[in-house]
Amino acid sequence: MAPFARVFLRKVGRPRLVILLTVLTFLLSLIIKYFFDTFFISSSLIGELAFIFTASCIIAPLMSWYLLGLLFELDELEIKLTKLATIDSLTNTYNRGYFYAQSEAYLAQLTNQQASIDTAVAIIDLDDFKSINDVLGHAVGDKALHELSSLLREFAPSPNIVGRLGGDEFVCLLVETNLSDLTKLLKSLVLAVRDISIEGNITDLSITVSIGVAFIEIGDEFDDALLRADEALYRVKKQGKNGYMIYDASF
Ligand SMILES: Nc1nc2c(ncn2[C@@H]2O[C@H](COP(=O)(O)OP(=O)(O)OP(=O)(O)O)[C@@H](O)[C@H]2O)c(=O)[nH]1
Repeated sequence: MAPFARVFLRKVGRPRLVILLTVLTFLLSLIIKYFFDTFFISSSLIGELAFIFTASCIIAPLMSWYLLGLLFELDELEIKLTKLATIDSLTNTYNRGYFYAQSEAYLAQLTNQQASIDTAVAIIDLDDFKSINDVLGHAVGDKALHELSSLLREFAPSPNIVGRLGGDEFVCLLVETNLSDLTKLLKSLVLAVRDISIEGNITDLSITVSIGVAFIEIGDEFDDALLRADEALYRVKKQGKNGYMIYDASF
């Protein structure tokens, strides 16, 4: 909708605009009826027809124009609201709530057998992000988050699901995978993150990540797998960061 039309609509308000259009249309109908009655046949059928014609050809388009305008506006709002409710605006990945909902829905439609074999959850945490923020500023920190999320979406395209848990922590549901493919993916992801170069004010910044991974097991709630992935992540951090670990029952 044109900005001036939006401003006008907001200023006048829907109820008043409807009344105004109705009154204007009515007045216009009377003028046309008067015109026909005076200059053609007085009190004629043509005058009545003109009245009906005006009512159907002017009221209907005006009303539908107005209502369609509202519909388009509602549509735009719905798109914006859906985006706000599901996407993390800084990183363009799913927010925590929507990631959970999507992942749980994905797991629910798998048979238990499938879920145990081919689905894993990975938590990816930027290393020493606090120092990046403290030394280079939050803007550079934001760039690092943005770059990392782009890389994650590249490495884990749909039907994999990528989300931001919060802060510098991302999460991926990796579907249709196995130990060998997963290991390859994690190795190349850790290397690719090291290759990211973020433009800073004084010097360019390179980043590293720690990744904890767990396969989904039979009977798991999604949170169970997430906890195991977190346990694996904790171990990577403890062992010096900049790497990955897949959860093992011997932990
Ligand atoms: N720039 C930026 N910083 C954020 C955002 N959200 C959280 N943070 C910061 O991210 C940092 C998270 O640090 P931690 O995960 O606790 O610690 P860390 O320095 O990464 O240490 P390790 O995880 O042990 O490597 C905190 O300093 C938060 O203030 C954000 O949206 N943008």
